[in-house]
Amino acid sequence: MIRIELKRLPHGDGLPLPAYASDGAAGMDVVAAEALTLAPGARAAVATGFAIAIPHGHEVQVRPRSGLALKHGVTCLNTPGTIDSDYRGEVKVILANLGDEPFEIARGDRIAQLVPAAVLRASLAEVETLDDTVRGAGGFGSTGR
Ligand SMILES: O=c1ccn([C@H]2C[C@H](O)[C@@H](COP(=O)(O)OP(=O)(O)OP(=O)(O)O)O2)c(=O)[nH]1
Ligand SMILES: [Mg+2]
Repeated sequence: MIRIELKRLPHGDGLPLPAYASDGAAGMDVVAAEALTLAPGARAAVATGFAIAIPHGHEVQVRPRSGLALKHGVTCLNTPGTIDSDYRGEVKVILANLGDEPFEIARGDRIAQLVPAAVLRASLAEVETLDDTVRGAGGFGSTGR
């Protein structure tokens, strides 16, 4: 459990805060703070009505809901979206409609889920040669189907 501070923005008034839908849920469902219609092929940054302060060393991932993806072709375009620990702006959900029908979102609809995660940072060491491996440069299906 980490503690994430959340500030409700004026247009988030009256909305449910992100919440776990079941005891074992990995993600907190987040609702739209605005109504909109996503035409087929369209994308939008959907308001959530809140900003957060994530403890240093952590991030929050914005992930799609599988039901919206399977039933309507609606997903987070940049999945998993990254909320940086130093970001203080409004959390937005970048939704894309990959389906064939317009998708209507009402204010208060659950549109995505938030998953906090620990972040490992790295320092890069530039070298002239990398160690040999059996795989070498093979990738992108090199081991077969
Ligand atoms: O789904 C998302 C993804 C990002 N953000 C916000 C929080 C994040 O900290 C910031 C920057 O995101 P990212 O680093 O993915 O985007 P960028 O294109 O690299 O923008 P920047 O140059 O501001 O880092 O935008 C969201 O609200 N929702
Ligand atoms: Mg960035």
